[in-house]
Amino acid sequence: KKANRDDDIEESSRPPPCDSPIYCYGDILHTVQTNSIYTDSKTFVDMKMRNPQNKTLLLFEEFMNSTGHAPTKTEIEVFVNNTFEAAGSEFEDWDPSDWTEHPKFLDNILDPNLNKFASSLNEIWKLLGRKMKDEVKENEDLYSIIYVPNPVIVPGGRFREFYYWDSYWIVRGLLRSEMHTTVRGMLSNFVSVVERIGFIPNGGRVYYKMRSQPPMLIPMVKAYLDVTNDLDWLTENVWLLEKEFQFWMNNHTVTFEKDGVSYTMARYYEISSGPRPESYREDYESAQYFRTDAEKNLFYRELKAGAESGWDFSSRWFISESYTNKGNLTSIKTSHIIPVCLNSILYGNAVLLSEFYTQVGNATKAAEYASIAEQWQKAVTAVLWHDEVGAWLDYDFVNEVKRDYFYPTNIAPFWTHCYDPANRENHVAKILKYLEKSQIMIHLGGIPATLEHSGEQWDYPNAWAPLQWIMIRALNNTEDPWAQRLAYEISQRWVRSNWLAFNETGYMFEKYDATVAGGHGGGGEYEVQLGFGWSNGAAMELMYRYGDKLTAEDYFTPNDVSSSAFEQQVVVSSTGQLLTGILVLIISLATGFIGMVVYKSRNYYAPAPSTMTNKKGTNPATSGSLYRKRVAYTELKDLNYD
Ligand SMILES: OC[C@H]1O[C@H](O[C@H]2O[C@H](CO)[C@@H](O)[C@H](O)[C@H]2O)[C@H](O)[C@@H](O)[C@@H]1O
Repeated sequence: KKANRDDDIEESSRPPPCDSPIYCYGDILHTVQTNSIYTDSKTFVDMKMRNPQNKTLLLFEEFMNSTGHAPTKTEIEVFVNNTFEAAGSEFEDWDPSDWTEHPKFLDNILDPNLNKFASSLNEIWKLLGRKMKDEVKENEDLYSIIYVPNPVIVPGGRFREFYYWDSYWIVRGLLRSEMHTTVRGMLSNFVSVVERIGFIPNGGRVYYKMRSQPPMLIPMVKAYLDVTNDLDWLTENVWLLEKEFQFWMNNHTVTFEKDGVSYTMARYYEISSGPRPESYREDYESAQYFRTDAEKNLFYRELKAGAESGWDFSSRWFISESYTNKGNLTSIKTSHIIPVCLNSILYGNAVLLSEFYTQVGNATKAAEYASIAEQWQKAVTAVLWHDEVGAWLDYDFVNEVKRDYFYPTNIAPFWTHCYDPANRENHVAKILKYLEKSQIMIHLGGIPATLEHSGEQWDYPNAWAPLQWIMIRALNNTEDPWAQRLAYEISQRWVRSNWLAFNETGYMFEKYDATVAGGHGGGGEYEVQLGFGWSNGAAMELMYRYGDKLTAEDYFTPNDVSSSAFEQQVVVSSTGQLLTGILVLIISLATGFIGMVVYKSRNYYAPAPSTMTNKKGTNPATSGSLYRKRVAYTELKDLNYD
């Protein structure tokens, strides 16, 4: 029905996720992954080949012949162990030379518990640093890792390589830790990848080569320049930042009509064939729901587009037969949705490119990008802002339906200033009402990704650092005192929840539980991971910014509550709103209580320290002992009553 350039590509001529017949497609991958040789499908595709690719293929052929093409699981295990080295063998020890024990930002953090916490987070960078062996550069074909010249800070756990959007929050934390050389190296890695591959893949592995992640390179560079003013780096690399921006314009935009007007906007989109190699078994099994190969391949593409969004997976990308967000993974239609966050980020990137070109003295390019930004902002407002709802909403351009569901990203245009300043007051007032109506502040552990309880990891009740960040920065950027107070309250809850979990377990988590302060997240297709890059970076930056106010103590003392952002709003509003405010307050307190009393403590254990060890095999919290402390995980029902 709509322009969808690549939907016409013949299935047989679609490229695989990368050109490796070991790591991206073919019989070895299929046999190892569908036989569940490893609990986590990512393990196999991260292993190094002991022999060149052709010999590995030959050995596999011989192995299959010798087992009558029906090997047992144990035989496959033996084959893999003989033919591949353990995952993670591409790295060598690395101590960042720019690491310091007492970066200045710590002096901003007055609460002694939080100060100690921030200091521990500063320590964790040393455990998350990875440097590739020279041998990787010389024999790249033996590995699935994408070679980069400088060391990187990785998210942690199973995520042993760089991740594109994670790096934004990692970089922000590293800048607080004054690790400017490390950041410069990571940025140089990224632009070298853009030069070689044309864009930044989802992560630093060949199997991510056909998709990206939310385009955060330009904002990363902005954060670096704000601290270092390194114009030499910018002058040398601005053309590669532009190249990355153009990749999104050329490969991720779609043109559609709305109310008789034609718009070109961006979406997440992927065109390769087959399952995600790193989640091959999971995708392959889910695809059995579909009958034809064409349907299966379409499903795989939508999954990969979902992974590109960073929200893998979420009801945010589900489209049911009646065009709602109900359903399960088989309802995924990521590419049909124009997301608020992606389009806001691209607007912000155009503005920054214009600023960068001004800085390096190219007025023509500066004007060109300012004009792109202006057009983009108009499209975001026309298509995604809904005055009657009081928020920006994702848009299903295929079915022509607005996606009226709460996501923290619904206020992303405030984050990147992607709106007409003349509408600021109207937008702020409406957004505050919208957030109040969405009852987001009843959550003591942070803002949930969605209000749907689908079991996917980017759904209720999981709360993620990048989403807290987007909300906090968006509310702050409005310059409205109530919105800013709300931003502070979210920061307080988030940092306190991170601190509580860290205090109890010695770990930082990839995701948290919005319904319980100090609870970590769950769901999705892999165990919750420890480390964790973006959680650390976001918490450090928030502790720095609100260092004079944040406390590790329980926030809900009567005095604090009486000055909460929503109540301040109520004081000057109507009686109806006063009652709503009181109700919200009661629900807040009650939910905290229910959260503690009603949660079903799962038979759930934090992952073993193998996911969070330093290079010597010990972990900071337990000195190498097996840590299996029970951590609370709630199963409160989702908040959508429809
Ligand atoms: O292996 C499954 C998926 O794992 C990644 O996604 C999750 O972790 C990333 C690293 O922290 C994060 O960027 C992403 O938002 C998470 O959902 C990976 O990015 C996916 O592509 C992959 O299929």
